[in-house]
Amino acid sequence: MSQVRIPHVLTVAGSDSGAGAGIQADLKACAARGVYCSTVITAVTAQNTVGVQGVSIVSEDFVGEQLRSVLSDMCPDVVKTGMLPSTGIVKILSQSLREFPVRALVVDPVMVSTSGDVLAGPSILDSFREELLPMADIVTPNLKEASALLGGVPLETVADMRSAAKSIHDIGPRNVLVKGGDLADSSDAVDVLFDGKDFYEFRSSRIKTRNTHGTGCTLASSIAAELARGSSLFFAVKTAKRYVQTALDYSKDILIGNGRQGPFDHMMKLKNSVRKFYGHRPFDPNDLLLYAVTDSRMNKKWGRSITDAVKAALEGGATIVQLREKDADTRDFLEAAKACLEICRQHGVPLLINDRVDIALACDADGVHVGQSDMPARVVRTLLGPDKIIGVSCKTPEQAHVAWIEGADYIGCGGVYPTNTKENNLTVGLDGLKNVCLASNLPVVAIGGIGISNVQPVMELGVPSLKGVAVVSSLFDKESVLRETQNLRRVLNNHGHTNILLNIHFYAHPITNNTLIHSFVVVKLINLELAREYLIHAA
Ligand SMILES: Nc1ncnc2c1ncn2[C@@H]1O[C@H](COP(=O)(O)OP(=O)(O)O)[C@@H](O)[C@H]1O
Ligand SMILES: Cc1ncc(COP(=O)(O)O)c(N)n1
Ligand SMILES: [Mg+2]
Repeated sequence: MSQVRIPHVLTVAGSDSGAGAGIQADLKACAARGVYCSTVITAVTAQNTVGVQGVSIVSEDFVGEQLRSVLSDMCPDVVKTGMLPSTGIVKILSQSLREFPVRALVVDPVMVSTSGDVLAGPSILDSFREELLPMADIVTPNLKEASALLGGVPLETVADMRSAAKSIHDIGPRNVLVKGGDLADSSDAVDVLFDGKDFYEFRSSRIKTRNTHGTGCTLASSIAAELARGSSLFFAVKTAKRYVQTALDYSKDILIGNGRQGPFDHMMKLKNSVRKFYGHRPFDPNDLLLYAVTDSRMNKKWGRSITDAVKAALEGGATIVQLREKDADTRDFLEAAKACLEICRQHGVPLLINDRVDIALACDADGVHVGQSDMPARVVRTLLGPDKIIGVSCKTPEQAHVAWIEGADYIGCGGVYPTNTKENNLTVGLDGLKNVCLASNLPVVAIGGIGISNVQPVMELGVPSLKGVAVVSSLFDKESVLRETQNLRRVLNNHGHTNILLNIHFYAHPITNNTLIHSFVVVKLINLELAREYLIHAA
């Protein structure tokens, strides 16, 4: 098997115990950007969202030993430096880089933390200027650091940033990026790049957030990561800045720590773990019992909004909802999906989106339903991650098998009866449905022309994997969605007098959050002995 060489950044920096900045930010930024990151630690700081409480500097000999270990064996493409707390450490670093040259050197001249605590004193300035900057491909000072490198000149405007970039360039680095995160009275976050010839301004809107601890470290290590991947310097800066902005925007409302400046989420995943799922529970196949699928044409015909249709279906007892909007504009569809999601969450019912993975991702729906000519379930699973619900329409046992292998949660099988909701749709009939159910490793919901008048034969197929019916016209092509849903739900509840005890649901009530309230109990078979026993246990 041929092996793949992985782009690699070595960061030489300090540890931040709060993990927002320093080595920890570098590791997370490189991981988020798909680049391997090794770490040489120059200092250990006791640090949190309030400030820096302590610093313990690693001896220059031991920094040298770490550098030799990594550089002599692991061949990083790019070295990025952060906190370098002593002149001895700067010296050993520049010696090591002469002995083991790398493709690029990114220097973030960290001196003072954003909280105002000193991480490297002014005595470091000479060795920065003499030893490190002349070797650097890019140096990335913030306003205070740029000012310090130039002996204390005040920097207050973008024009000041330009002239500072030019003066720092004279010290020897090939490129200078003066960062304007702390530029007062600026509605944009402006950074100025000077390459010795031209100036470039990188602008993004300024995100209103307390969570900016570690932006400088992250920007520098992201630039290093892009360079390691082979980008030009200009595109490395552009991509890195875009990444920082996106991560800040995602993280603007997260709360970690009680201090003035919090960390942000490099992976943009932390909010997943506290999301409000429907009823705070994983997918339950019994949710498929009464599966309501919306249809934009029917809503238009009856003059109701999609949210009103969904609300009525939920009040009538739908146990899962799918939005199927074949001809809506994307923007309208997204707004409707967000509104429906809120209503579904209030009822503790999952909301799925038909076909449109982008809409599901954008509104954070509970899942997606795809057909045989839509995106393959395997790809949908990669995009949505392991937690979301994926359903696949299948007409044959073979298709059901593939859906299972590819990570689907349930199968939609039909058309059971002829229907005009879907054009050119092959009817598989009750026999086709039964075949799929018997072969399927996944729960199945039957679909296609099903309504109150013909649901009985479907549920009486008596195959355990068949969990419910999906309905469109018989709920939504009617005067009262509420009444039709209630009636169908009643039939489904009463169905089956001979089976085993199938469906006892205990729902965590969405309003009271963690208190488990038995908000409803569906007893779908009445083997009285078993049912009584179960209820006694549950109570
Ligand atoms: N509130 C913000 N919104 C958007 N970008 C920001 C914000 N604060 C900082 N940045 C960006 O983050 C990067 C780091 O800048 P800065 O905060 O000035 O550096 P440092 O963290 O070293 O003080 C820069 O690209 C800057 O423009
Ligand atoms: C160990 C260490 N290194 C660097 C910084 C700079 O943080 P910022 O990126 O917010 O300027 C820090 N606070 N701690
Ligand atoms: Mg900052």
